[in-house]
Amino acid sequence: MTGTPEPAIRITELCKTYRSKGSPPKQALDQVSFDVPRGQIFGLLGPNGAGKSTLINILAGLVVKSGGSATVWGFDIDEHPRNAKRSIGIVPQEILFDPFFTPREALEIQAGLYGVPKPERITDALLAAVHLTDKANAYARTLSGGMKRRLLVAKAMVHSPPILVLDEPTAGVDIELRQQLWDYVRGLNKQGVTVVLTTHYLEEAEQLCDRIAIINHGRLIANEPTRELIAKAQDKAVVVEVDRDLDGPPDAACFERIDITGPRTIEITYRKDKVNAGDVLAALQREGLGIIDVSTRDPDLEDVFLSLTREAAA
Ligand SMILES: Nc1ncnc2c1ncn2[C@@H]1O[C@H](COP(=O)(O)OP(=O)(O)OP(=O)(O)O)[C@@H](O)[C@H]1O
Repeated sequence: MTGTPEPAIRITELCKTYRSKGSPPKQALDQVSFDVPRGQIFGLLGPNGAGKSTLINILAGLVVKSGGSATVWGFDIDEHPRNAKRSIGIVPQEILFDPFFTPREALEIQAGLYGVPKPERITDALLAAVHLTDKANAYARTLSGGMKRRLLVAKAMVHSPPILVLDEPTAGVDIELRQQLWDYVRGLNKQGVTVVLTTHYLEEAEQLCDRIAIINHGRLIANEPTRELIAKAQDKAVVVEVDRDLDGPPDAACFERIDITGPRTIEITYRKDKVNAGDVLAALQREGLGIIDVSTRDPDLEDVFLSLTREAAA
């Protein structure tokens, strides 16, 4: 047996309360603990205002935590802040650049800030990887939104960190560019880079992430391999076509929700830990409805996310 390898990121009882004059204190993170295993694509999800950016900004050294601890690639962010910072590349949510620098200059300056010696710089390779070679010498202000985002990803990688963190990297980026960005991120991950991303696109997280943590109102409410998280969803839906027009929803207390989706079709949501599809059909038959066709819909990450955040709010 080999010991568990050190995680890429370890967060222990992390707390953050924002205090500003004239407004009540705002607790953005409340005792959050989780590990990001090495080599994974890890999703950090949560509704607006859940505390995701706060957590990432603490790791980046941009926000000072109120309590708890964090290590990045084994380096404690308080005891070894320089090593912790060198181990992580962060793609921020906001697009901020000096509009007068070209992508090549922006990458060179960033590499300089990290102390990467000139012969070790990978500017051309990064420009090629994010499909910006032909814009290498254009002013940043002339780049499209998608190009600027890709330049931000390249900037985060100038010092070849073992961890790349992307905070909502595809907000406002069209589908084709999103796909390109994800291809690049997947490629980096294949080369061994651990990736952490926050996204509002649950489908994207479902496709990309090995593991997902969900935070809500500053608290961790899930942290599991993506497949296990989705398997936990208890709501399942069955769509039934019946043999006559429906004048109202059938009376069946064992269902979570009944939606009449057409004159002769109903979508019934049930909890698969309480009833099964056979019970649903039997209940309809007891109502005197003949069944013409049946299809089921499997739960996805969105169902899990909604039910977990609903439960946490209750
Ligand atoms: N500088 C600040 N001062 C006071 N409150 C803040 C500050 N920054 C964030 N907050 C509050 O802390 C909470 C968490 O914000 P945070 O930006 O971390 O959430 P988020 O999950 O990243 O949301 P979003 O996806 O909308 O960016 C929110 O209620 C927010 O209003």
